[in-house]
Amino acid sequence: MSSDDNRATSSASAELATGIETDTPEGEPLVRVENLKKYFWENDSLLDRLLGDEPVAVQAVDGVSFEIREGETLGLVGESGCGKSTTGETLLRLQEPTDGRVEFAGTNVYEMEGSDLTAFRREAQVVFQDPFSSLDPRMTIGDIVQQPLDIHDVGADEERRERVRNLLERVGLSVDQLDRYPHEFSGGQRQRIGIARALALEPEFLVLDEPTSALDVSVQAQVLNLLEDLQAEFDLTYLLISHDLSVIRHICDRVAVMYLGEIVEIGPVEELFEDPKHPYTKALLESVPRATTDERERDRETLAGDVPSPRDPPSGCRFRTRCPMVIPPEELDIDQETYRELMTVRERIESRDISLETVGDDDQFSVEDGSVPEADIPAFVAALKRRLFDEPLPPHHDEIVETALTELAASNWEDAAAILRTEYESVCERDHPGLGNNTHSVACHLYGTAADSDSAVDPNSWRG
Ligand SMILES: Nc1ncnc2c1ncn2[C@@H]1O[C@H](COP(=O)(O)OP(=O)(O)OP(=O)(O)O)[C@@H](O)[C@H]1O
Repeated sequence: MSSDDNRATSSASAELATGIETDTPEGEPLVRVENLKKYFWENDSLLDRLLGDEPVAVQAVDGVSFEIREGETLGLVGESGCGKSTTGETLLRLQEPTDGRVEFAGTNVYEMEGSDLTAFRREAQVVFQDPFSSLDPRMTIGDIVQQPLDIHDVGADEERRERVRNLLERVGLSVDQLDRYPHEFSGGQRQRIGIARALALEPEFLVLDEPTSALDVSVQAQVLNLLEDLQAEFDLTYLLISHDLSVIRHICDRVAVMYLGEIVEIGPVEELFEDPKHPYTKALLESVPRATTDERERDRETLAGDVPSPRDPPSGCRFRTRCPMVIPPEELDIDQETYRELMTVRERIESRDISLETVGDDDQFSVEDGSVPEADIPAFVAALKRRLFDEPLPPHHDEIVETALTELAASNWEDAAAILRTEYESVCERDHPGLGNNTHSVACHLYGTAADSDSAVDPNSWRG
């Protein structure tokens, strides 16, 4: 686009000024999110209540706090289902929060009413992942981009059309295409239409929810570059939601890493990529697809296990059920890998996720009424141990595990779990680690409490 065109867009913008000035108090962030929570309730219908089913909370977002300064891009990254989109939608007030506070230019978003709320709806816009489903297939792209101006009654008819033409050109589309329909465009072009629509009201702040995930790799970089150019030109502030670390690194100033509804690490993007602290961040960075088979093996190890359900998240640190660095009790002499294995076995016993009937070869052991006959117990315990542990355990731990598995042979699941819990309980399951508010903060017991950013435990001191 030529500089003349740029000027044309800017002057059209000036003519159509919406009259809203976000007057962010000096030194204040544009967006401040404090302890934001969003729970979805299941089993909450009248029928469920009549049937006596208890409502269950899906804790999609569970106490996230962060700030975004004017002109900055904050990335929100994490595996699918960790609460990224819900965070974005709730802070835009597209969803009602369960708890917490969001300030936009110093004003509480959830207390806005009337003209304040209308102004916020203009200033804060969203670009969604799937440009096809977010564009009405029956509307021409001219009408789609103009729709926000019509809804907010901004400018006269011809002024609106002029602004639409300028916007389409600015995002790299031709004015000749104004009367075409979304299906006539490629994925990348459709995303450009979505961006033009989001910019129609001259917003200050955009939530970009996976803006390039649905696009071919070759087109992704073009759309990201466009977003960067637009940010510089229109002084935009971005919250960029993505599960793709390369997208985050390309465009963000800072990044917040989410796991199961919480932020576990936040910091400047280069620092976080070069010196990740949280074991989850490290695992995410290491699980980027690799070329060689050896390295692929390593990937599988780094992020093993399923993400627990947000309906019943683990106590303490939510990542501890998958964490390769879960912290053993201080006095315990054990290497890290063995401790991880023991914790996983205990978790499987706690959730009764071991099939006793299939222990041994070809129905070797009969499990009657849930119990193994007395005479078979030693062989049963030995077979179960072989199944659960890769390597023989050191003698002291072997003894403890045998006692626990002997309880299992009699179907005493709770006693078996209690034996292992007494011996192996970790600070990671007892205490919830806080995030703190340093420039680079991490919510992990390896790095001490939130107030004390110095490492309280040397991560290498007990690694095997
Ligand atoms: N309307 C809803 N009702 C019930 N649960 C929901 C609802 N919306 C989201 N969830 C749940 O909340 C959790 C967080 O979802 P969310 O879409 O915010 O995650 P995400 O990190 O954006 O994932 P993705 O990248 O797959 O979109 C998930 O477990 C999801 O199933």
